[in-house]
Amino acid sequence: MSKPTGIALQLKDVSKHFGGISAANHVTLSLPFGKVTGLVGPNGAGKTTMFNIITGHIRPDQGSVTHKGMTIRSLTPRAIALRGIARSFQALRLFSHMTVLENVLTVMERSPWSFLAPGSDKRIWREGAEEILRQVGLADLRDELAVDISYGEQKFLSLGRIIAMNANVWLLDEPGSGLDLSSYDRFFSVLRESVDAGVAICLIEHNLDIVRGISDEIAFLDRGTVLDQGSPDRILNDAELTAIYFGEVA
Ligand SMILES: Nc1ncnc2c1ncn2[C@@H]1O[C@H](COP(=O)(O)OP(=O)(O)OP(=O)(O)O)[C@@H](O)[C@H]1O
Repeated sequence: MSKPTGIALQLKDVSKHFGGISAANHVTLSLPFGKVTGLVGPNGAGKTTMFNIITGHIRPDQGSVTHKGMTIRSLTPRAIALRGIARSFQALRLFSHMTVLENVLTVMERSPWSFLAPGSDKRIWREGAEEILRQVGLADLRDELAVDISYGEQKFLSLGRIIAMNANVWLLDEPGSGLDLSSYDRFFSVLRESVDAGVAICLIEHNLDIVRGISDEIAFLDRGTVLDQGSPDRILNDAELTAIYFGEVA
């Protein structure tokens, strides 16, 4: 399969109000294929709302949302997921009493691509799932119950489940939280492999060291507005933005 290039997702002039609160305020944002875009901003800035708008769980009041150039704004969440837009949550949502291998297999069996494997022959999915477990370093734990592995290993399993979705856009909510330092590098190098293969990743991250380390671009949000989008060095060295981030300005 050829590597996707260009813009994966584009939001243009998107607004969403909840009563008097402006959760998205004329947001224009693009997520390129083959890049990690970090969404950074103080609590309540509108990061989760942005994810919900992209996945179709919240309908914007105005603006356009396009995926690979096609408008998705009025599609259902299921139809959006079927286009290859996957989301992970802070809560890992694993099947705790299934094995590590089964946790990945169930995702593959439900994926939009499951029709590629004949129902009677699960060997193809199984081989695919085992390959993913090797990729995330869990091959030796394949027969353990998810509940019995460490939290760090569960994070890698959660990552394996995202890989199994075979999505082209990944929306990740604090993917590295709770990982010890030695696991970060491995976790992010697995993410990088997928990005290098062309996936567009957008992640919400509160730890600025993590976001600096993993992101190619950062979009800084405050009160529903994208105040700036650019390189991690430029955004995170901007005194005004960091003051907003740490609540040092009104
Ligand atoms: N369903 C909703 N109903 C009412 N207000 C909402 C709703 N969803 C979000 N909001 C409000 O919209 C604003 C943006 O919220 P959002 O959760 O998107 O921010 P966030 O940047 O993800 O915050 P955090 O970092 O704390 O998770 C907040 O003021 C929030 O209270």
